[in-house]
Amino acid sequence: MLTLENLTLRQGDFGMTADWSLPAGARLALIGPSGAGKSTLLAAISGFLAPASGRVLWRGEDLAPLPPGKRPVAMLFQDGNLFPHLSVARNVGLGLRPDLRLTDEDRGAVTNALSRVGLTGLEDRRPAQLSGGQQSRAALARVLVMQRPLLLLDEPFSALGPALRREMLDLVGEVAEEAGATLIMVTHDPEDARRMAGLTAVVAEGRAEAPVATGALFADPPESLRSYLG
Ligand SMILES: Nc1ncnc2c1ncn2[C@@H]1O[C@H](COP(=O)(O)OP(=O)(O)OP(=O)(O)O)[C@@H](O)[C@H]1O
Repeated sequence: MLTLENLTLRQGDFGMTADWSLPAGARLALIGPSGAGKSTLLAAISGFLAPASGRVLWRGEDLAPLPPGKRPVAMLFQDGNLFPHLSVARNVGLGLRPDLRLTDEDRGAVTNALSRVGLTGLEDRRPAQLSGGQQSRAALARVLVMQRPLLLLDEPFSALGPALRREMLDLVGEVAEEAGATLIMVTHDPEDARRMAGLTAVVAEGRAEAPVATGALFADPPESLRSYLG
């Protein structure tokens, strides 16, 4: 269970609140207007932004003392964040060891993750020698080897075309389920939320609302979401 307890977040003049829990293994979409605080919320969960007040708890443990690298969290960014000068295998290995001193076991884990995302045979390529979809797969493999129970995605795959994006979202859903991971995904697209997430939280007007069933939310959107959906 992830708990945001009386949370207040601030960035400059911007402020927002959240006060809810998410069951372990759930898949949550965050949706709402630009600048409403979706990325800010992910930053607080991943440890890049300290709360102004309140707490972020995972399985009842306050995460405040833990720096980002020690949190039970892996993030998948919009652009994949691959290092251009490193091979695909080494980019994935970074998820295990930032100094890249990989053991045989680590190398085995990298091989398995690359196989799971369908990149076997491309281990030695540089990111520039991959297609956009393959780069997304490599970034996903790096997240997989980290084996963190909480997976955060900030508008993943937005650079990909619709068909490829759907394919990647399905793959993320599959691997998250296999790993029993809890997933939180920022998206601008109600279709992505429906496809991926049983729960959706609206982020608008200075607040991240409590998660509700995605289907019901879009069937009868609250005012805050209606203006966003247009
Ligand atoms: N480092 C910062 N310093 C000051 N204000 C910031 C900083 N980062 C973000 N903000 C402000 O915080 C607010 C929330 O930004 P955030 O990126 O979380 O929104 P978002 O919902 O993810 O937006 P988008 O959908 O456009 O990505 C915005 O008003 C933004 O200008």
